[in-house]
Amino acid sequence: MITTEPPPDPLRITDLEVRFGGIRAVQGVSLTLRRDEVLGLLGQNGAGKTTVVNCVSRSVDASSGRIELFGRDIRRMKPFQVTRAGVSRTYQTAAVFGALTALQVGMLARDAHDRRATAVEYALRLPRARRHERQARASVTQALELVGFSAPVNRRLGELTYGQAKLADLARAVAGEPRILLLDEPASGLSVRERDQMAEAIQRVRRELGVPVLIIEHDMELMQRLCDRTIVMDTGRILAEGRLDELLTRPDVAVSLLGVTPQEAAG
Ligand SMILES: Nc1ncnc2c1ncn2[C@@H]1O[C@H](COP(=O)(O)OP(=O)(O)OP(=O)(O)O)[C@@H](O)[C@H]1O
Repeated sequence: MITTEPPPDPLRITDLEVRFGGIRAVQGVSLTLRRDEVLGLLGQNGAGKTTVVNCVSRSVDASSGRIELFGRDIRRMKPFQVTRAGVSRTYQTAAVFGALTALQVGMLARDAHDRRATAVEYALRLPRARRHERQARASVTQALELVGFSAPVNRRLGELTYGQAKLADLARAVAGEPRILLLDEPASGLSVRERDQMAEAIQRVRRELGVPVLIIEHDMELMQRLCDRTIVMDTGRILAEGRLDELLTRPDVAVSLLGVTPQEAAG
């Protein structure tokens, strides 16, 4: 009888440990991001959520554990190699790219994704480089349209409203044609209206690209709206995992996230 192996999960983290000097920021974290899901990562400030994402995008080194992207161990890869392997992320603060325009940050993502001409061809603006640049610009414009970016594409992100700057950052992540998307607090600092625009943008990206998404966010309404499954972290460890509405009825989760039990919150 022929047995076929199930395809590897987009992201599988096993027994991840991260120490910063004496701080154990992440302790024995194992999680799987499945195909076709939005997985939420919740937890108080300092719970270790961003550190987990930073390990996947390779801006932080794990002390031990395994991180596999579609079955491939990425722990020794450089950040640009994981980007090429299909990991795209956004940042908590849109100020990271404040000096660049929406078009320029998108072009950066395309550049990291594929360079089809040599540096000399780009410098001399030879036909192959110009053609590639035209294609890249079209992909970035498409990504900006998809997320509903409505400001001028040639204005610096630092001069835009926070909502538009964060949409531009999402478009940058999308323009790199990711196989998985990591979103670090996409709604932080946004007004309610901007937060709703961000939620719609993420839903459109999911529909159009079909990529799995790992999202860190403190905004419960956004998490309820977007997540198929949620993991709650507390002081570096996983405290609970499941559907967010069910998790919030658990006293330990409610105390960890909100500081009160569900009964106290209701009364
Ligand atoms: N580069 C670093 N050097 C030293 N300690 C760090 C570093 N990055 C994170 N930490 C510490 O690791 C712990 C986890 O931080 P992390 O940023 O992952 O938490 P978080 O859950 O993402 O919090 P937030 O919701 O505030 O972003 C915290 O105690 C933090 O101070």
